[in-house]
Amino acid sequence: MESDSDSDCSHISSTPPRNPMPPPPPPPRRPPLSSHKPKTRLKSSSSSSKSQRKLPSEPAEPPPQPSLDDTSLNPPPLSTLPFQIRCSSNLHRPNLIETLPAGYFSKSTFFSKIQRSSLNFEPSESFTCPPVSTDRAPPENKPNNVIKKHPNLIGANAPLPPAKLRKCSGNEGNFVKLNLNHGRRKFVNGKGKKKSSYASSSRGLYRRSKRKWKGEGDVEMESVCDEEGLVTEIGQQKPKKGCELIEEAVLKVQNEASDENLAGLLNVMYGYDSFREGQLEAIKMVLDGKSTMLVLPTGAGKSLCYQMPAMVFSGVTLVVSPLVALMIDQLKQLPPVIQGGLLCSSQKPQEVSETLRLLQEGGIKVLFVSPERFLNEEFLSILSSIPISLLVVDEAHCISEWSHNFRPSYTRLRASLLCTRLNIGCILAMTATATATTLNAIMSALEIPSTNLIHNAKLRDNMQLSVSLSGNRTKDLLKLIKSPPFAELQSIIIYCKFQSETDILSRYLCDNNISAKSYHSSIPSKDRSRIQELFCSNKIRVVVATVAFGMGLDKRDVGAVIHYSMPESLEEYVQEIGRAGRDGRLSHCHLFFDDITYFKLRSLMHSDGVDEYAVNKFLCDIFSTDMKHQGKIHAMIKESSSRKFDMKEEVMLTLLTQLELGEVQYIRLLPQLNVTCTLNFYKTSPMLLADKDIVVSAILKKSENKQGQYVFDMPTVANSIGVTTTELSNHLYNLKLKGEITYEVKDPAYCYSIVEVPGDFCSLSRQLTKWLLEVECFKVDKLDAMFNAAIFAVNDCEKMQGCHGIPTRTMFAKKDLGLLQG
Ligand SMILES: Nc1ncnc2c1ncn2[C@@H]1O[C@H](COP(=O)(O)OP(=O)(O)OP(=O)(O)O)[C@@H](O)[C@H]1O
Repeated sequence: MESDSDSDCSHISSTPPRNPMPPPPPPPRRPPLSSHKPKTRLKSSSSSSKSQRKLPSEPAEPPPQPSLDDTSLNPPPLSTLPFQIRCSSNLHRPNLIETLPAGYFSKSTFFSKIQRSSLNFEPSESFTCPPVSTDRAPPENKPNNVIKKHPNLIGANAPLPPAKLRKCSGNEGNFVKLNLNHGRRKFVNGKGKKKSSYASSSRGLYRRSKRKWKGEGDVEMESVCDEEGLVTEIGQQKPKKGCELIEEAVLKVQNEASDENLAGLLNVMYGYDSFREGQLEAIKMVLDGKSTMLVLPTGAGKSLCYQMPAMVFSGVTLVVSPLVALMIDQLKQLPPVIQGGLLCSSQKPQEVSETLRLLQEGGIKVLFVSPERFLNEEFLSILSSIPISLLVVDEAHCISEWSHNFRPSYTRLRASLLCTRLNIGCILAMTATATATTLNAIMSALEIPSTNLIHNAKLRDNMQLSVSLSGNRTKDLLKLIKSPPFAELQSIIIYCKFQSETDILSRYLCDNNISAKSYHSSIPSKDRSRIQELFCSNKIRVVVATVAFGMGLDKRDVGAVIHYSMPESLEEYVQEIGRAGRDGRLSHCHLFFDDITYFKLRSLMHSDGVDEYAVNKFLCDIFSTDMKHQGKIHAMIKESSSRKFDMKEEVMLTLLTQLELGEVQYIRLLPQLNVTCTLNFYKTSPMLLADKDIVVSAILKKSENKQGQYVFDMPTVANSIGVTTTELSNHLYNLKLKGEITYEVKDPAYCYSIVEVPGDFCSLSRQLTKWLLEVECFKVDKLDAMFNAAIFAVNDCEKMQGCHGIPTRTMFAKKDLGLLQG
């Protein structure tokens, strides 16, 4: 089955620029797009991956651990880092510092304000509150019925500000539980009786999620949330009056996209009175058909910038997302009037074809897909036959090898493919965290003119950031959580680096009467979903997680994000704290750091590297095939190959992607697949079935019979009859539905076909290795930048307080309490 990038991102690498200086601005857009051949770049992520592998809780050989002021390691000076750090002149928060991304300094006040703190949380300390909003009241669009107590506070049940029509988009806990294998599909209309037209044509495969809401006409409605087919059709359940209002507002915008008309549409679609910063500008650009780069902070409302145009455009809006969890969340967040669909790896072939059918019939307005989907020829040819008005690249920083979150499959998203092959005229790239270099890379890949950049990446004002150097993080963490204001917060996320840490820490917190659960990618996905569900419904107070948790989580009332382990880059830090305070209320983000963790992470990064010999071996393996097999499907089983070449899976994928998209196209990547199939025949005897079925006949020839079971390699069978692996998978699935066979597949693999064999293996491996090494070094630079930022915050604060030499914890107790309680 085709694989989507739904991993926990723990493999993700950060890859700062080869050249520390910001590169020149991206070239202006060159019409026509089809004639433009994009520049080829080497892309990789050395650190990334061993993708699904557990990170060891202890490095094999910890490096020597110098003291914090040891300069022998020469961490890069702050001025050369991708971020600049300076003291804030913010009068309200004299102890804050701000960091700005290199490049766009004049344009933005991007990045964090870090308050230095240490831990001494004696409850008896008195303090004065800083002037940051203390009532945790929503800053914008605050309705008259002001909330007295934040629901994130224990015992508080105050509702969130009403958002008229948004209610029915299912924000209860902001969690969609998708059970892809169970349930009955049932489309129910507003009264819960009559089936809708296209629902009735579908098989019973949907889980229903009932939610009552009151629309404009005060009609109590039931909203339906599907699961298996992942297609929402909630629009038919809305009250007629609301529907008419929206139609009217859409028509007005179609006639004239004026501020007034757009504000009208915003109001009837979402119930919001005004746009947030950057939203209106972005929507207008997109409606004007201009490809746009949008940088807004986490939780700033980027989704609305494609949802509204999607309503106005006649064609489909395609949204590319890096994680299935994120797509599911975004699908769920669509306003009721927008029909949404999703294609992901966990769907059955039947569900995929159902979604594609709906897409072709115009039954889907917004379709969420993974970048891997663009490897699928069938998908591409369907896409090229339907009108796509807008392509949205969410988390667009994943395109760039210089971002903290590079994903090789995102490199496929180039204007050349999107515009020439799919005839997409307008692209909206969105991110919350990108350095100038990353922005440059995104805009140049997607051919977004430099004039079409909307950049407002400053952190939300409602986040109070604090940092402490800790000698005993576990004890300090407990103190922190048991002290105000953390003690009063209902929802807290604690980020750790290692899976083992999350398990140990959650147990420790439970032992200390704090309800906590650990969350990481090795926990079965069903249990992970359950944990997220419990957290979103406030049944668990604390989630102790690796980076696997958070993306796609729009729980509005997360009151605190605590970093138990230092993030690997400032961008990662900003991304993760972005989970806090999405309801606009005061939230608290605390970072613990220590030199031991820093050096441990540094050491692990270096151990991730690959050498030329391994790359050479890898290349030889790929091209070892006989030339007569050129054009045939080949597979590289991820796990065994990773061991064989001592390479992380993500590095292997990076190399494969480079071999396809580099200057010379050596291979063509195909959808990923579980390649080993074990099959049993049921109804008809194998020989009889083989007489009428060419696939079965090929299976009998190419398989090994193991105790009555037929074991075969999918690519081998597909090659023997000249079909694609997707076609083979679909055929097997249909035989299974007919009751003829049962089968299981295993061994996820990268699949490719050979286009050209390289002439000089040695120089190619040398070139690739050099580049991978650069990536590794820059990843370390990013870690250094993060560490330096934390150190700087601590030192700077001490100077500002005039407290050098005084035991930190005691000295800053008052300040910490004051600031944290703020
Ligand atoms: N104009 C607005 N007024 C009030 N609330 C808004 C407005 N626009 C968006 N929101 C709300 O802000 C919240 C965050 O929006 P959204 O999920 O789109 O953020 P985001 O920028 O995509 O964040 P992230 O980068 O973390 O995914 C949502 O609950 C959304 O309904």
